Amino acid sequence: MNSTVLNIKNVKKSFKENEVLKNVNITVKTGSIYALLGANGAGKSTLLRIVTGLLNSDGGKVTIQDIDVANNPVVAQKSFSFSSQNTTVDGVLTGYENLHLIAKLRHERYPRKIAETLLDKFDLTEAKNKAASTYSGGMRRRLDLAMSLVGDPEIIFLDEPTTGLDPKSRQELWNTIKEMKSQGKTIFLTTQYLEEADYLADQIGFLREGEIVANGTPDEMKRLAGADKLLLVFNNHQDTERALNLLESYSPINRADCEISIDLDEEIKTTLDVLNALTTKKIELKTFKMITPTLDDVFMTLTKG
Ligand SMILES: Nc1ncnc2c1ncn2[C@@H]1O[C@H](COP(=O)(O)OP(=O)(O)OP(=O)(O)O)[C@@H](O)[C@H]1O
Repeated sequence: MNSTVLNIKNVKKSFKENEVLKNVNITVKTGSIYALLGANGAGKSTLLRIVTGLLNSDGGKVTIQDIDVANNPVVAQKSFSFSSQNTTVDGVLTGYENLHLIAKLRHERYPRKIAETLLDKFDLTEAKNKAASTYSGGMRRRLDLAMSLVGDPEIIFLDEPTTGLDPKSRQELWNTIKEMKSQGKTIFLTTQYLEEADYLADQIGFLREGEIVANGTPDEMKRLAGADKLLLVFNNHQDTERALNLLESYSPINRADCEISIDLDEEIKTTLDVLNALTTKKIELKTFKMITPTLDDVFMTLTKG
């Protein structure tokens, strides 16, 4: 399915003279993962609060499954859940009780069954009768995600879901998020981690100075940081100089001591031609490698200035 589930159009928001969101436009396809990237204070949480009907915007429109969130918050809220940065988990209650309570609040017919099923699905059955305050950070986040699935929402909003988690717990949570997608859910998450957006997202938006300044797939975003490069490392300055002259037609860049990089447009052909040319002229390489721009490079490019 490829229909639009979420449409954010010309959304604006200021706090007094602080114009946080100037004009935000985003569309999200059903069954996809959208990652909203932005630096600290870029306005990611503010946007999420507007999109989920917790905060009024100063202009623009948000529709979820064609329902206007501002005009019909109660109807719209039936189709999504929202996990904010402050998890909704109650530490005094057990994992089971947390889920049971949410299921009852959502007027589910079989709250016990839902709690048990979700505990099992999120690998929390063993800890189900322990107070959530005794859970590790990763377990709390998993419980929080489990709670966000009560009521079988179409779209799940996650505000910085892995902030503060250790690498193992982060990987586990990423797996869980991917699994949610494979079950047909749409996920909209905010993150400061480029690696996270790269790993999870089908579509990424960069929020900067109140606007989405770039939008695309992880690969499209990486291309914004320039072409792949071939990095050549030589044993000495003499070889480096000879190589710079020999490869002049490739516009080589002398990046560092004894290091040259070349932009690769037709990757394999260029690489082979360059290596052949060096071999023919007996210019010895210490090592070489291909460098692909990362999302970090894009982030640095887009947040400059
Ligand atoms: N209720 C509020 N009253 C006044 N200013 C606010 C309010 N909420 C947010 N802001 C301001 O709006 C700006 C964006 O904040 P927001 O929390 O949306 O950013 P963020 O991108 O989510 O940042 P972080 O990654 O640090 O959570 C900040 O300058 C913040 O101080």
